[in-house]
Amino acid sequence: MNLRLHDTSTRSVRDFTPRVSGAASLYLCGLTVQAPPHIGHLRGGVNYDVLRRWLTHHGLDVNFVRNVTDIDDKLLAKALEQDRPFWSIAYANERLLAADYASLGVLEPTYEPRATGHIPEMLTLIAELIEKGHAYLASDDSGDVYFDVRGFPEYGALSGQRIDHMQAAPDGPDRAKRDPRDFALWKGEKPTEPQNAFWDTPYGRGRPGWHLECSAMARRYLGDTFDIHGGGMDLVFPHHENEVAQSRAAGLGFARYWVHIGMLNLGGEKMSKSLGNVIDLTALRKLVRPAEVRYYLAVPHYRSVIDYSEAALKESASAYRRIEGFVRRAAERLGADEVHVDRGVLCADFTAAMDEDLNTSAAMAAIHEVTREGNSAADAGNDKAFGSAAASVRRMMDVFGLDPLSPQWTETDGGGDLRGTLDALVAMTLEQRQAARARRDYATSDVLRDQLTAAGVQVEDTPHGPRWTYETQKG
Ligand SMILES: Nc1ncnc2c1ncn2[C@@H]1O[C@H](COP(=O)(O)OP(=O)(O)OP(=O)(O)O)[C@@H](O)[C@H]1O
Ligand SMILES: [Zn+2]
Repeated sequence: MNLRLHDTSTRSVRDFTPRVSGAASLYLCGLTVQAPPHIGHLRGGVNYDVLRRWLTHHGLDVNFVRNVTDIDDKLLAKALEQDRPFWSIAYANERLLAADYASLGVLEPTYEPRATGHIPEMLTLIAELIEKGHAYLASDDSGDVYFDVRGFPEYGALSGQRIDHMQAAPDGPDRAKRDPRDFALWKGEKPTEPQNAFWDTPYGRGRPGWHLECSAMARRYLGDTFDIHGGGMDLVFPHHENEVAQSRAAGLGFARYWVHIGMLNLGGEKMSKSLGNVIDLTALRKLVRPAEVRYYLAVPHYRSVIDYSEAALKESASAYRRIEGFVRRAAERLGADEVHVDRGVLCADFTAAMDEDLNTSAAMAAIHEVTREGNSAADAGNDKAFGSAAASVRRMMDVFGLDPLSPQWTETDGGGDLRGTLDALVAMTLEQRQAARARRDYATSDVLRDQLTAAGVQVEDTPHGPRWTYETQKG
């Protein structure tokens, strides 16, 4: 395998060699489900889905764990605000997230653990850290347990910072800690927080700190050492710095590579629930189809910043439609078997780009190039080259989770049976239009065409007869 990946911990692009030959283990920090997801959250899910598909393409058996943070400061604050149990807010948002991922074709993870289901694993880790002298009970009577950052010399290595330059951790008062930067592993019960959010422990009643949750869940499902840990770049510090500190101080190898995803910004700032500058998938679906949203999120390199704009979204949609139109035309003219995804080969430029730190934009440029060649072959009547280009394009698009003819897209985009019905109705109308033209009744022919346009059907006359596409502008 020639795959290379950027590793945040070394700040360099390194050869990826899995810990266990033939397998790969991945952990992605999932959402804190305090509110419905926005498209910034979905970007990470889509980018990791492409990584996972590429690892699978390399023949690796991928164990992909993406957690759900269903207890955390922000969620408890929301519960008080809404006078609703924290778990009902968490569950409702978790379901919205699952629906969004499904509509974008994000494969389900191998497992999706919820933090609240792993309190025993978290308590075990705390006990190990206390035992090894890396954690201590707060000196006030809060019941908090802190990680001792000065007792762990590697602290700051992941984010490339020196302890003295770091800000204090916001958990608990400085007077209760050995160092203001010490962060909470466990938070003692507070009378101001919802009373259904605490567990009994040897340190009193309390709840977990966010960082501890991921260390415990990654260990439970991926083992002491695993291949790739990821999340957005905003999580490098403090979240991932703290995760790695907890796990390594406990004697675990933890992540071998750290793969971080660039932010999706709106108005020059991170799209964020906390800032309120969010756009969700429902809003985008009024402008373009889910496959086009996926294209928009998946094509820019995963470490680049995406500055959301409607114009760029629409450009992505047109780029996707060029590929989709090409593949559909090939399937219509040559038959589905001739352009079967399994017959396709990945072109060398595509593979080289994907292997070089998942250069998805270069890989997509290679797909467009094959599309152009395929279109020229079609115009020249070279059906063999047309068919093999189309199969190739399908196979490469499949790595992106974007094969236009996969049931994911044909069955959801006005799709499946419905698409067949629509096709039959459009064909009938076009026959009437042809008949009108044959009897030189151009007024009727124009009316029929205008009616199709008004219904969102674009008709193009080609040497092989009329072709149509559906406009999905829902307004
Ligand atoms: N605007 C964004 N662009 C890309 N990734 C994001 C964005 N916002 C959050 N993420 C990623 O989504 C995942 C879940 O994040 P989490 O629920 O902690 O969100 P958050 O940062 O608290 O969101 P918010 O700031 O909207 O409250 C993390 O991997 C995080 O890095
Ligand atoms: Zn995490």
